[in-house]
Amino acid sequence: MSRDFTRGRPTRTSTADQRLLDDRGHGGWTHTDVWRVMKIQAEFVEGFDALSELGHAVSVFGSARTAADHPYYAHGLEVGRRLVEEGFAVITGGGPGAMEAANRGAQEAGGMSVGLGIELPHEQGMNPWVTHGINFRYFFARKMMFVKYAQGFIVLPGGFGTFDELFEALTLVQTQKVTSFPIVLVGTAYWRGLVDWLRDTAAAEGMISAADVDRLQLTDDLEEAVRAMVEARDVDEGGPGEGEHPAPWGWA
Ligand SMILES: C/C(=C\CNc1ncnc2c1ncn2[C@@H]1O[C@H](COP(=O)(O)O)[C@@H](O)[C@H]1O)CO
Repeated sequence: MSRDFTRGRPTRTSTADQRLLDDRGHGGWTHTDVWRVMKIQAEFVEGFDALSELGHAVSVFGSARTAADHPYYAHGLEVGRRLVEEGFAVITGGGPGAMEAANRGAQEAGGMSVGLGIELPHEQGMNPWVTHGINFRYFFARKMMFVKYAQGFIVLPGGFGTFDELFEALTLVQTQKVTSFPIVLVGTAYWRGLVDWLRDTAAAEGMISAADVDRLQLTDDLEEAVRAMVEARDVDEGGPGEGEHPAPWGWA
């Protein structure tokens, strides 16, 4: 099943996010923004409706540019597969690269492979390994779904989009908007510099707490990454689980 909020509408040269953010106070409230609020509300409602019975899930992030022959793609494949074997649905941005790898690993393992696509100026479309796709117009609505329906985040090497998703999660954890939410960075060589900077500069200068940096788990061990998600699920459930998905999928 694929829910596509943009389907059937004429192709436009700009995205909904661009029109919302670029329209800085030009009388938009009376003429346009009211309708935007309705569309935004609809996106949240439809997202909640589509995902509410997903059961345990993990969001996997990473570069849209990771090539299929790169070792990071292989990591994405294995992460997707291992998560399904542990009873998780896999949620990604539904795009190419690392997202595709994780969706592919999940689909090939017979699991639930969710893609939360985003309307972009150069539309890529959902990768073919997504079994349950939802297309969003607005980044902020989509980003909330990544957190609300996931047990934790696994973050593969990536660029600005991945950083955005990572730092949003870190902020939510730091402000205790979400609790028992593991964030695992896969790829020590790639992420080490960032983590060192967070500790040696940002924390050393008092901009952040060292304890918050410690919340980031850095590893090359994919089993360890997935185990962190299983342990978080066990904590949520008050004891070790059986690796079974507890809820019916419930997708219409
Ligand atoms: C740039 C290209 C395709 C863009 N397509 C995307 N589709 C879905 N989600 C995306 C896309 N690009 C970025 N994202 C989100 O950000 C993260 C990756 O961004 P990064 O800058 O590449 O690290 C990812 O987790 C998505 O949620 C074709 O090259």
